[in-house]
Amino acid sequence: MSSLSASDLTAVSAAPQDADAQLDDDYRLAIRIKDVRVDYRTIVNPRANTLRHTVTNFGRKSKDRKVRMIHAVKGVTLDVPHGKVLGIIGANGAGKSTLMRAIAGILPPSSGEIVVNGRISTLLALGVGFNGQLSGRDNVVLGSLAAGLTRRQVDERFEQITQWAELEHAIDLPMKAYSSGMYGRLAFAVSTHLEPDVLLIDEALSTGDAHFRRKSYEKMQELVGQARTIVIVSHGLAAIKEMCDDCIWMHQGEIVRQGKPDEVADEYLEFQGVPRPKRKENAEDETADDDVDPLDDAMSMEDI
Ligand SMILES: Nc1ncnc2c1ncn2[C@@H]1O[C@H](COP(=O)(O)OP(=O)(O)OP(=O)(O)O)[C@@H](O)[C@H]1O
Repeated sequence: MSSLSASDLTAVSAAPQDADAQLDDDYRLAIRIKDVRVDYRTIVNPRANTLRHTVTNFGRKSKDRKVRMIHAVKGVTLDVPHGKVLGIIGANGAGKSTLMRAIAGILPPSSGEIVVNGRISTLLALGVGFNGQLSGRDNVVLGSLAAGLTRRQVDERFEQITQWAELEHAIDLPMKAYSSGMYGRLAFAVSTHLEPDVLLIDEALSTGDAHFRRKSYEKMQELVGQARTIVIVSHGLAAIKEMCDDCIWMHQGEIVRQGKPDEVADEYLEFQGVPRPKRKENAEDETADDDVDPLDDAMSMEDI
């Protein structure tokens, strides 16, 4: 991967707007993010990073403790109109998941403002919100009620959710007995069957076996067809290109590019030192871009 200096990439920023324009936008937009910063406060103690030190100093407060602020998201401004599918790409540690957690309301921004218009459903980390001690059944019911569904709606959707996840046989087991793939399947099924206005998905397409990855991808396309607003974080660039209307590339907490998924993803690949995939002009070439399976991990940055 090439190293990046501030002059190589400039953060994308939004123009200021007046109060009327803001009201229009509030109506038109599903998500409005205005100059959002998210900082993590961590305690660093270089000498304490050994087992010996931890054991011998157990219960004592170390004098070497230092507070370090990690600026994970640095002044991001972004609008997502209703019915659009936004992809977020970027290297490990770029701030993608942090931004998603802030949009979901799990992590309050250190400064700035986030407004989400509509019912939000999240599929962020596997099983966030699930309780391992409870059965799959109880988790589906509680998760759906917590998301704002009525008891009647939950009853109506319960069968669909368990059937989609193909977990009827395991639905009464405590979820701590589930494999990570089963966990992911149920999490995906719940979040996508809640009929959210805004769906946030962080790397969910990479969970499960090949059958479920395909099924998840098709479910997402169904939601895209229903004009739901979706934000997807993924290292699978082919899926981003296939599904998204718009794409942002985050780097070190900032948005450095925003635009058509094809163009932003190719530029990102090039920056990472990976050759651009061949484009359609080369239609006779079997390796042309359009022939790439959107679920093919060959396009995943995890492999780079
Ligand atoms: N709980 C935390 N406490 C302290 N720092 C954190 C925490 N979570 C993330 N960070 C830091 O915030 C920065 C952004 O992390 P984040 O997980 O948002 O990146 P990401 O783009 O989602 O990365 P990846 O592609 O690896 O998932 C990183 O420097 C990371 O070390």
